[in-house]
Amino acid sequence: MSGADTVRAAVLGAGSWGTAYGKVLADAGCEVMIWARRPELAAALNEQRENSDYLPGVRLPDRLRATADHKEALSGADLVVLAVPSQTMRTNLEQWVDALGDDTTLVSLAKGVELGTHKRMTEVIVEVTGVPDSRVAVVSGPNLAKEIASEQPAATVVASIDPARAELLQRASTTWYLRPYTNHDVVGCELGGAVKNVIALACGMAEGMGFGDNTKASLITRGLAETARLGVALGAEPMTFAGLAGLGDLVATCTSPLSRNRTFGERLGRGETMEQAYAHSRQTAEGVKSCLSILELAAGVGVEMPITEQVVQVCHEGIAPSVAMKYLMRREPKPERRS
Ligand SMILES: NC(=O)C1=CN([C@@H]2O[C@H](COP(=O)(O)OP(=O)(O)OC[C@H]3O[C@@H](n4cnc5c(N)ncnc54)[C@H](O)[C@@H]3O)[C@@H](O)[C@H]2O)C=CC1
Ligand SMILES: O=C(CO)COP(=O)(O)O
Repeated sequence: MSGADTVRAAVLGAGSWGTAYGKVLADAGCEVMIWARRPELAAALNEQRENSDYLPGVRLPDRLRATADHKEALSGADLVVLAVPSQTMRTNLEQWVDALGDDTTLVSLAKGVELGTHKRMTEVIVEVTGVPDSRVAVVSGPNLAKEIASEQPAATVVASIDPARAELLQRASTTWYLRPYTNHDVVGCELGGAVKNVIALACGMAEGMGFGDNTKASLITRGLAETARLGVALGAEPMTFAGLAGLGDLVATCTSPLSRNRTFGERLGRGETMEQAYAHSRQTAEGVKSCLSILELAAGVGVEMPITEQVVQVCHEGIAPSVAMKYLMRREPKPERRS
């Protein structure tokens, strides 16, 4: 670590969440260096103390500095926070791996499952960097970047199989507006974060089709059931899905107009094509791609995920949201819980 107790954090990715979480770390007392892909964005962050592309109007703390040089960002970092989209995590990391320190804690903010390999982000991180999984942590919870950046109170989960790393990250990111809880169930926290994006797409579609709260509550609840089913099959603890990284994040994302996934789904529900919905979403809506990898991951362990399946049908097979909804309603009757 740099000074007496000062944690030095590198945040790689200056999008919405990278910038907001960098602000959290700086407000919690860390020295933060954020890496932006574009040198002009890094310069603007330093000079104007604002990320006007992603979080306009939010004043960034003085302890947060920016650079477009990843080596400069990574030099001497105790924490390396990975704030890039899930589908580019592997290629991003391949460019950074040589500059990582020997005992750095690697923290994933990304909520997705890799296409093709079906790997969770911590699995990708371990594979590319070769670090033991005890050095990897995850932040996941109901944390819409804009609300966190405007210092609205919220809680989150910091998960690692190493309790000391989770506690380090907890201390490094506790502020008057963010309360992190530790958790050792990395698998459950990551899956909760990835699948809720898919369910938020479905809720957005319901909203766009003009359906009300009963429909959305039904999708949220049955969405949670299929998330937990997948999680348990992959070794997660069922109670994680009742926590902040499960139900908490699911509710926030499925109900908030700030959610990119829900907004994307809403556009499809209103009859827009995928191209039209993409044209309006400059930022990452992870569920659009992750729905495919999640469904394949589930098929591999024999888990049925009917809502995810219908999101795949709409996003990748050209099925209308109204047809997908009818399909879900006409499925064979079942008990609420399967033994
Ligand atoms: N925005 C939010 O409220 C939250 C987002 N997350 C998750 O955090 C991750 C990052 O999300 P955001 O910061 O919101 O995304 P964003 O779309 O706002 O920013 C993504 C950042 O990654 C950078 N990047 C680096 N290499 C890239 C490449 N090859 N292709 C595309 N972008 C590249 C972009 O320049 C940009 O700075 C996602 O997995 C998201 O699900 C998690 C919690 C909250
Ligand atoms: O993960 C998020 C909130 O916790 C952000 O959701 P969106 O990516 O849908 O905006």
